[in-house]
Amino acid sequence: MNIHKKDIIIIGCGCIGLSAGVILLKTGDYNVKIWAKDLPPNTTSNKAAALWYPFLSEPLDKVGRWSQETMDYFKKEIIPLGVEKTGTLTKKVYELYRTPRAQLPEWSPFVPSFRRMKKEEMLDGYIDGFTVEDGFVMDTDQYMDWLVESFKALGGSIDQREVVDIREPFIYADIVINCSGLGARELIGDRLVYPSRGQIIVVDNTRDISLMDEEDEYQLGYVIPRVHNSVLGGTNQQHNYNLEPSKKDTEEILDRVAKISPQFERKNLKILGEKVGLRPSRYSIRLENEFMQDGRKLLVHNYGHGGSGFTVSWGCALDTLKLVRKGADKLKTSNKSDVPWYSLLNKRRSSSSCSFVND
Ligand SMILES: Cc1cc2nc3c(=O)[nH]c(=O)nc-3n(C[C@H](O)[C@H](O)[C@H](O)COP(=O)(O)OP(=O)(O)OC[C@H]3O[C@@H](n4cnc5c(N)ncnc54)[C@H](O)[C@@H]3O)c2cc1C
Ligand SMILES: CSCCC(=O)C(=O)O
Repeated sequence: MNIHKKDIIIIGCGCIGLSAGVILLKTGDYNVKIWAKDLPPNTTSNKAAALWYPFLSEPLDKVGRWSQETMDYFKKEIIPLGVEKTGTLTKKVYELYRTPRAQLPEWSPFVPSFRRMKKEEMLDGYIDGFTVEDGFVMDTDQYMDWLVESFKALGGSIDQREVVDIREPFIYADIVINCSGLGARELIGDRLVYPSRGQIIVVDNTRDISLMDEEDEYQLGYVIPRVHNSVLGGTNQQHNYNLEPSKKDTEEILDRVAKISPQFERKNLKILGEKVGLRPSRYSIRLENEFMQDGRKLLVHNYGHGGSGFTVSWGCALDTLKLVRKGADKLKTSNKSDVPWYSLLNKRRSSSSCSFVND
């Protein structure tokens, strides 16, 4: 531990916490520890498809910028390392519609390669669609393992521990980054974050393009070919905490992807497994500073990424670094004569109420 560097504790070891940790460590200015209840492969992040595509997350203008910054980061820092290392493949992404789409997605101006699909690119039964020529897809477990390796190689350390009281990490660091995903609901009492249950089916590899039919944002049909297999999806069931795969959902997903193209009919697929994850949904991704303990401690919130955690991860990590720098400069130094506030922790635990400030 280098005493000239500021200590930072990140709560959360999903794609958001790990990406933020890597960016902070790359500056050389911080000692960074991750504290997390669940580690890969037992995080929501590990249940993702995972495709670069802004989905079920707001606000769309910021999601657009974060998605483009993430795409740039993947192109410069991850794709060149090779698919064997990171499990990441560039992938053309198609979103298909059976009805005409007047509106382009609000995030599209941020993505130069975004365009409407040409007639000749359409699949039977579809009349409109969009494509992103230079998207990418990750074999999620392999990518998460690479993220952990990268974080540790930069000097980061990971403690598997649950944080019950948000004031606890401040005993050890003046700066804490809250990347707790859906856990923010309990950790800081943010009832605005809620689960959107997603179920996917992992099958033997299929055709080499990502196809999505999101005509209905709750009953999704998508096929995402990856390095070692493909993912079929999906569901978007709000406030549903069930982590067990549902046979009914599997059947309905198979029916939906079969409608995209006959090549995805069940008889042509070999099912390898099913996964369920609870997207940390929120009306708006929360990425902001909160000063605690009379301005002596900085809590940076980075959670609520819904269906786009991987798609915005590096853009949000870069903004986290900006927030840390801005917030750290404003921190009041602890006055030696102060009673160490955490000595009150046990006395006050019963009445502990971390104020949650609505955005
Ligand atoms: C089926 C499915 C498919 C998806 N596909 C895609 C996709 O193709 N592309 C895309 O961009 N996104 C996709 N997503 C969304 C993406 O998975 C999420 O947005 C992302 O995983 C959120 O990352 P996170 O790090 O915030 O959360 P998580 O991965 O849930 O990590 C949260 C971490 O915080 C820890 N934690 C929480 N509370 C506490 C506490 N009190 N104390 C200590 N630790 C705590 C947890 O243990 C965990 O380590 C998909 C999601 C699902 C469910
Ligand atoms: C439809 S975009 C890829 C899948 C996804 O992001 C999700 O299911 O959350």
